[in-house]
Amino acid sequence: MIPPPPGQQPGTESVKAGVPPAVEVRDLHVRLDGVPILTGVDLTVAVGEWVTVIGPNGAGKSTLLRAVGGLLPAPDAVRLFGTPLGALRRRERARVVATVAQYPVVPPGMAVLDYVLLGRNPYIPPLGRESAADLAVVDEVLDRLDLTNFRTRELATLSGGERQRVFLARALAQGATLLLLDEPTSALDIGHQQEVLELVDRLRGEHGLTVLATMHDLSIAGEYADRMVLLDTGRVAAAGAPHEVLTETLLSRHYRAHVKVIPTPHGPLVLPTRPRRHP
Ligand SMILES: Nc1ncnc2c1ncn2[C@@H]1O[C@H](COP(=O)(O)OP(=O)(O)OP(=O)(O)O)[C@@H](O)[C@H]1O
Repeated sequence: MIPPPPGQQPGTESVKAGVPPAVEVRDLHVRLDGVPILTGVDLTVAVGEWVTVIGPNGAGKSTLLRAVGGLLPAPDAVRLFGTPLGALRRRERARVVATVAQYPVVPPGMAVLDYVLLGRNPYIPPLGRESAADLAVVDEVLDRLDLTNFRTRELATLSGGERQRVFLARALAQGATLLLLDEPTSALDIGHQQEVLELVDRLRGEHGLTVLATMHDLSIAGEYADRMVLLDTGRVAAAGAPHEVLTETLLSRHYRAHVKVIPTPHGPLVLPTRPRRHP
């Protein structure tokens, strides 16, 4: 994995010390097919921080991650590590930011090893081949994600959860310092969910990775995030520490859901409850 740029260490204090944040979004507006999807979104993620964007279906979470990852035109509104997105060429951008999309495209007939090797493309010279070092990175990532036995399996034959781990493996193999994770654990059982999130958190500590994620499981989201951003209809409705965002008032207002929020030492536990039945 690539270490963080010199002078940038994990933690929100990097913002205070004048180090540019990993992600800086200012007044981001996105329209798709003429429809406004994001309206005036501001977001800052410090180097080494884990920020999770939550919000109801269609709020614009994936769109925000796509804009930050350079997959939508927003060159002036987004800066990564102080550099405007528009000033980064494609290969440069791929060394800085890796995305695990919600529904990644699976190339037909591709084996797991070849798919994860795609993550090394930004390091392979044009018309060149992967090096022994590239293969070593891929092997290490496959091992860490418990995927070594799947090396030669065709990706399309894997279960949803196994495939989701392969998508994460490709992003980790990319060696970028900023990870954008769009519902990275939605198809995983609780064991693998915990394993993957713990791995990402460990890498964050060891390599100064910065994480910007979206998640629908609010309790788990609150356990891992330093800060959360609640999006609703393309606007930031709330932002802050998990206990400031995961409140009964905000969740019932923006998700139109009946929930009970129970504070625990690990973070707020969000329990969906049935609306009171009328006799
Ligand atoms: N090309 C498009 N044209 C018009 N509307 C679009 C287009 N692409 C996405 N949208 C709309 O943008 C809105 C935001 O979509 P997005 O995928 O960002 O939401 P989300 O918060 O990630 O939702 P979910 O929780 O369901 O994954 C949705 O209403 C979606 O239908």
